[in-house]
Amino acid sequence: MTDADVAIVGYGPVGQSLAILLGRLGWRVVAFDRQPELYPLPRACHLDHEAMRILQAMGIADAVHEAIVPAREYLLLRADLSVLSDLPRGWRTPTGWEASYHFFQPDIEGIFDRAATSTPGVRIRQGVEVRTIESTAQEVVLTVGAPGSPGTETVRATFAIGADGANSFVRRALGIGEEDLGFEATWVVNDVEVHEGRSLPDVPDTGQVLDPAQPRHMAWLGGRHYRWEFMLSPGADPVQAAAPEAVWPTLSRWVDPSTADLLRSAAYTFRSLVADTFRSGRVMLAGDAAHLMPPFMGQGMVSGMRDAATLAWMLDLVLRGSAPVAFLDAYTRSRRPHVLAFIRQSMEVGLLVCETDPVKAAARDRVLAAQIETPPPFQPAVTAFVGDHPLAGTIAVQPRIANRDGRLLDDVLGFRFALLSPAAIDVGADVAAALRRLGAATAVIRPRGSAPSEGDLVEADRRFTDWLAASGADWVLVRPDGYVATAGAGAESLEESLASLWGEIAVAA
Ligand SMILES: O=C(O)/C=C/c1cccc(O)c1
Repeated sequence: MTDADVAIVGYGPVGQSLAILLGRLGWRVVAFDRQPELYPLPRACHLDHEAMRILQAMGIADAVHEAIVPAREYLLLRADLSVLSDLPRGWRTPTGWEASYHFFQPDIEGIFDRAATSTPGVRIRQGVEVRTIESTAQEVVLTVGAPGSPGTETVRATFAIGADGANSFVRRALGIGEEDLGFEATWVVNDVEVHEGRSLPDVPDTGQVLDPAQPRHMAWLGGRHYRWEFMLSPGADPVQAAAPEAVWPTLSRWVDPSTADLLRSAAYTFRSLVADTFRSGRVMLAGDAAHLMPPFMGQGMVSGMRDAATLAWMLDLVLRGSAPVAFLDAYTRSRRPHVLAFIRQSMEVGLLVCETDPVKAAARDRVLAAQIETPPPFQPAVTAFVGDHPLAGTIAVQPRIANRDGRLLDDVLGFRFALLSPAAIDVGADVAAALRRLGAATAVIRPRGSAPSEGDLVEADRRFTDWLAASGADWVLVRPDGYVATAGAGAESLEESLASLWGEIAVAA
């Protein structure tokens, strides 16, 4: 008997998300972090609509929603702060949430922590470092102890996750290498709280100042919290540049020490790295331990939360005995190309923003100013454990369900596979068995105004119905993480598609 089904190394937002998801699925989780308390300072500041869907699965979407603000503008600005162009943030998302939100991290980390500590089966061990980790054929053996003390304890878990940040001990202990995609820029990040009663500065939700003399960033994080960042020239001393006496003059247009507190100033080198594999034996990497990207699309923490959601359902299948351990290779295959797409896109935006050559910057500005339409939202598809239907790997539409108090579909069905169709499908014994093995829910979803049979769901509008019809499908199988596994028309195609997905699992064995 192991001490835990899953040991998680690192208790930041990604480790917390995974602990909550696995605990809610009924698994025994232990999470270690060498810090005795939650990190008190803000780092991430952006969540997107997919992260909100994952928060639904964690049972904290409403609580987090209370603590965050929609971030509908992402402006690319000239040095004089006039608008050059913008990125899409106000679009209608498939999940039913706003495309983007900003937050002050300490406001939401407490919500994550309370959810983790109150989930049955989840144990949090802060102030405990992991010193060794070994993956054997049967289990993972970790030795842990309090930092600075010689005492050690052995912990055995069926699986372990390294969610221990960019300098991951777990990644290094497993000997997993990283690919460097070559982005490197050092910026000073400043978090500011405006004094109560003071007027709030005029700052866009997100503003990137494309000034070749010094690229800058500013954002409203909600309430009285703001972030200003500026890029350092090569050779500049990051310690001096992050000292308050150097930072305040850069903020003087908006705030000064009589109107605001500087909560944190720190120099960071933004980089672009991806681990060669996200799995070694029974250990998987998640979050910054597996990938790092420049922050310009606000996708760092969101990508880590996607890792947690994918890992949660894949580990659940394996722990339940429905898939072999080797199926966890699908985790790397599902997450690595997807996060690489975000790293590359973040680098592309970063290269636009960080241009310091005035001639190239002027050419860039001409192109941006001539752009008539906002580019489409960047939503890459996942490409592993999905079928070959055009919808496969894309984000499934999540309707509100009128005859379930207007709740979002995932809240009605739970964090599980779901076979959805606009009319009942007559499934044979093989399909029924495959759906049972997946732990799938089945639901008939009818458009607003139709008369439901008993048990049918009625959507609040026609979004789901129209989405499915537009692709010629009459059923869709949605993964617990919200991506379409596969879709098709007719009971026969359902049988073939499920057989092919199970084939992928069988090949793993
Ligand atoms: O996506 C956002 O809203 C924020 C992005 C961003 C850009 C530059 C620097 C950051 O720390 C965040």
